[in-house]
Amino acid sequence: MGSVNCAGRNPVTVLREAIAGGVTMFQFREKGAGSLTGQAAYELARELQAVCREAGVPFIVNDDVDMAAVLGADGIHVGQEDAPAASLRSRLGHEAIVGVSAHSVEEAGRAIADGADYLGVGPMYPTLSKSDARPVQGPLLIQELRSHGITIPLVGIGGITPEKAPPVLAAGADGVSVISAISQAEEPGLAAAAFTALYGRAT
Ligand SMILES: Cc1ncc(COP(=O)(O)OP(=O)(O)O)c(N)n1
Ligand SMILES: Cc1ncsc1CCOP(=O)(O)O
Ligand SMILES: [Mg+2]
Repeated sequence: MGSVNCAGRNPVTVLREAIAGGVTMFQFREKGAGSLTGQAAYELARELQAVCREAGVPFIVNDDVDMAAVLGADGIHVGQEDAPAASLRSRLGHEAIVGVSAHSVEEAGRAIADGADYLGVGPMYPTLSKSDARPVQGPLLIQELRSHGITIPLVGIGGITPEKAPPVLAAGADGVSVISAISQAEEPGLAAAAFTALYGRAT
């Protein structure tokens, strides 16, 4: 989530509420039309990192390896067009959480060989939060990855709402990665809680 995803509200407030609702990991993704750059992006990242620290929630940076290194982020998320996952640990330290986007069994296999800790798999459903999103894959892709023996944590992403999350979890995902359904909700805390309520429930 970044500043452009918060329906004009302060991202710090939105994140605080989302964490109160049960969000367990946060990714700073300052991207898209109107997003902050340079110093302003760093300032926001630092504020959001402080909120995460206070709550004991891992703070992950999307794409920007330099930012992750400068801030001492807990981890980094990279896609197929970003820095190769294999190069990240030497840059960010052995403890860093490394997430990689995967859209096929082949990409997943490569990411795991490169040392990924988890895979972001999607888009599960149509999304308005990523203008260059790949074609919708649906929960079937997660099932396919599991059927190929992939056991590392998988999170579904893309257009996921509390109503659409159960098939993603039933397909074998460990969790869901969500932007708009929480950040643009009237009450981000309640929206996050609606997701939290799904975990541990038989699907
Ligand atoms: C958890 C998670 N999964 C997938 C993505 C998408 O990454 P990427 O394909 O590099 O696209 P951008 O987010 O960089 O536009 C993600 N960010 N997080
Ligand atoms: C970053 C990203 N990668 C694939 S879909 C997506 C956007 C997810 O946002 P939303 O939850 O609002 O659909
Ligand atoms: Mg990326």
